[in-house]
Amino acid sequence: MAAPGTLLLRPVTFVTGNAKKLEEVRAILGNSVPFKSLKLDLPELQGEPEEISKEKARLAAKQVNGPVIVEDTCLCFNALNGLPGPYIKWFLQKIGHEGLNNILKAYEDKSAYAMCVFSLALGPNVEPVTFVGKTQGLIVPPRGPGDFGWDPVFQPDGYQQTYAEMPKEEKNKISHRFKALDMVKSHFATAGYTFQQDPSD
Ligand SMILES: O=c1[nH]c(=O)c2ncn([C@@H]3O[C@H](COP(=O)(O)OP(=O)(O)OP(=O)(O)O)[C@@H](O)[C@H]3O)c2[nH]1
Ligand SMILES: [Mg+2]
Repeated sequence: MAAPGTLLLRPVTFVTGNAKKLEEVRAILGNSVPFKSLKLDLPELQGEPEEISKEKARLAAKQVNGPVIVEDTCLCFNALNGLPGPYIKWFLQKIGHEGLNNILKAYEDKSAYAMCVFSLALGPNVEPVTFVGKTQGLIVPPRGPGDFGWDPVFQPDGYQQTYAEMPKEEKNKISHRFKALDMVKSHFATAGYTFQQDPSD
């Protein structure tokens, strides 16, 4: 029998279509939160980042029929009141690093922030909770390896290197993803969840 207040769960499934995100989440969480992953590119609602992330979690929880965690990442230009924000994936795909820099040529303010919104849904009919991490920085001409999204054009405040130029361990200590996952870790540390083996494993 579970102790009062303890919630019995199957292991949480991190649902994402993005292998690079998964790599970082694994590196940051280590063994602190047991999870498995499912590669699925979920449809995304338009709107405010937290709502997009929560809706992804609701869809994911229905698909998995169990506890899930998802994340939605935004790159927000202050000169544009937070855009491209959650639409950065499509901006990057269509106009690339150069286009992102060109947009900001119209403005003096090149500051931006990277934001990760994780949503945890304990099951298909449970309202998701969100965990938001932000890292402030500047949009710069691309520097460093181009193997992950907009990392080459984002230079975090206090650093001379872009995310792409930094060693992975360094990015993972200061990133928007790290900050959001730190809250996820605290949540799991205090929530007192007990994990059951997934019968399908
Ligand atoms: O340089 C980067 N450093 C990062 O730390 C980072 N995190 C996400 N991204 C990119 O930003 C868009 C977010 O869109 P997004 O949150 O919808 O992700 P996605 O569709 O790739 O995966 P998912 O939605 O299945 O989880 C996508 O183009 C991602 O590749 C990053 N780029
Ligand atoms: Mg996506």
